[in-house]
Amino acid sequence: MANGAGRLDLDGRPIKPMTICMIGAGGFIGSHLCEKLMNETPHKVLALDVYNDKIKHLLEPGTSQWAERIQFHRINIKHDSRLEGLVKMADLTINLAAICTPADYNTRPLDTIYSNFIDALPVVKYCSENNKRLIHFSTCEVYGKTIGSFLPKDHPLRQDPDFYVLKEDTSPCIFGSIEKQRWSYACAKQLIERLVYAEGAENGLEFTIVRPFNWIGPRMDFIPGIDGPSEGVPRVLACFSNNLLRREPLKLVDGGESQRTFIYIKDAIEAVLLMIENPERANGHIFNVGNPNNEVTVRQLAEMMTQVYSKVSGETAIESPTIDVSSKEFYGEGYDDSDKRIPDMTIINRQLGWNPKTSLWDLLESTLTYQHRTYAEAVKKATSKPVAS
Ligand SMILES: NC(=O)c1ccc[n+]([C@@H]2O[C@H](COP(=O)([O-])OP(=O)(O)OC[C@H]3O[C@@H](n4cnc5c(N)ncnc54)[C@H](O)[C@@H]3O)[C@@H](O)[C@H]2O)c1
Ligand SMILES: O=C(O)[C@H]1O[C@H](OP(=O)(O)OP(=O)(O)OC[C@H]2O[C@@H](n3ccc(=O)[nH]c3=O)[C@H](O)[C@@H]2O)[C@H](O)[C@@H](O)[C@@H]1O
Repeated sequence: MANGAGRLDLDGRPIKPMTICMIGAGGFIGSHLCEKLMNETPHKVLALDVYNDKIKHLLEPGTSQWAERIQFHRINIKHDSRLEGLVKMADLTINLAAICTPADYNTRPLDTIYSNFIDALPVVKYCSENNKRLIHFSTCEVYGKTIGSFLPKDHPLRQDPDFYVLKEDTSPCIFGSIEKQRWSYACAKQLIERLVYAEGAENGLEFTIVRPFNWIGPRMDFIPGIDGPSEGVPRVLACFSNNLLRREPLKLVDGGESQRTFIYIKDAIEAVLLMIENPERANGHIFNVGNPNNEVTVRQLAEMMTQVYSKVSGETAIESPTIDVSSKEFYGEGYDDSDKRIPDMTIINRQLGWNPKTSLWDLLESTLTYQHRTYAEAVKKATSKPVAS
């Protein structure tokens, strides 16, 4: 329905238009959420970020029919006194801002901890003091390792879901030792979750915490040397896309044995919209948002991406499509990994009736079609440039 007039919430009540202060709106998730809000709802968005490249198409005055409903504010929330005023102007604040790329966790642990904990503190405080609702983005990494990972490899209990399924209200958070700085991110996210929860318990803050499980799709991160630094290491979707575009082997860290469940960004954004528009069902909850049906090892992901990319690009795969690298070589000292991430869906199902829809093959097909269309020419140009002697 255009602009969402006459839309009802899950309990059949009309949804009132609201103003949303979205921090980190220029990132991967933010760009998809802004698009959804503009296309399908009447809500207004105050979009805060240091970058806006990924939402430029929503901001260009001539072309955008929603110029009235989205306003970009170039703000670094570390030090900008306009933040409190913008939180006050909105009915709801959504905080997405964070350093959230594993290559940063152990190489820039201080920035990671500051970004995920210290910089989020004023946002929580302003929401609490001004009685504003907050949707805070955490991560599935707060669960850390599964209990089953501590059992011997062939132990039968490893097959028991109680030893690996991750549940918001019962699973423990299991991190490695302090010198494994990979966990600086998860630990900072866990502490900010605890703070938000405590503001709810002691001061009545209306909050929802989202734990995304590997959301992937178009506009995720960057392709090194094209729209990001040549030496940069993005998340796995962009790393593997980069390798495929350049016809180089995909690098499997420590054998590619870790397991992940990947969810299509568009399915996940549906869940966030339900949270936004059903506060009575979402407030006070922590939600896993993932697709338990899309589990693969990283090696299987590499194999599937190679097949899908051949299909969408029409190019045959290279002879040795993958290569093993050690985590020390790839990420540096202090890297560790989550072994397996299966989200339990009971709470989000009960509260919001939401389920993911898109299979891994289908989401890779649409995502890699986008990657090929967006980057193939630029990569070709960059790689055919003569090397300066
Ligand atoms: N993508 C996923 O699957 C995933 C998984 C788990 C958690 N998350 C969480 O979701 C959130 C968004 O993730 P994303 O994938 O969109 O990441 P992203 O890096 O694409 O987006 C984050 C955005 O926040 C902005 N930002 C960072 N620090 C800022 C500051 N000080 N002031 C203003 N803007 C700032 C960045 O410029 C960026 O545009 C993060 O909190 C992340 O931890 C994402
Ligand atoms: O997306 C999520 O839910 C969360 O997980 C990610 O963490 P992770 O899944 O480890 O990050 P990726 O970079 O996507 O890596 C996934 C796996 O692929 C491996 N990998 C990555 C890149 C590569 O080129 N090769 C490779 O084998 C990594 O070692 C890891 O085991 C990030 O921490 C966050 O974006 C987020 O909090």
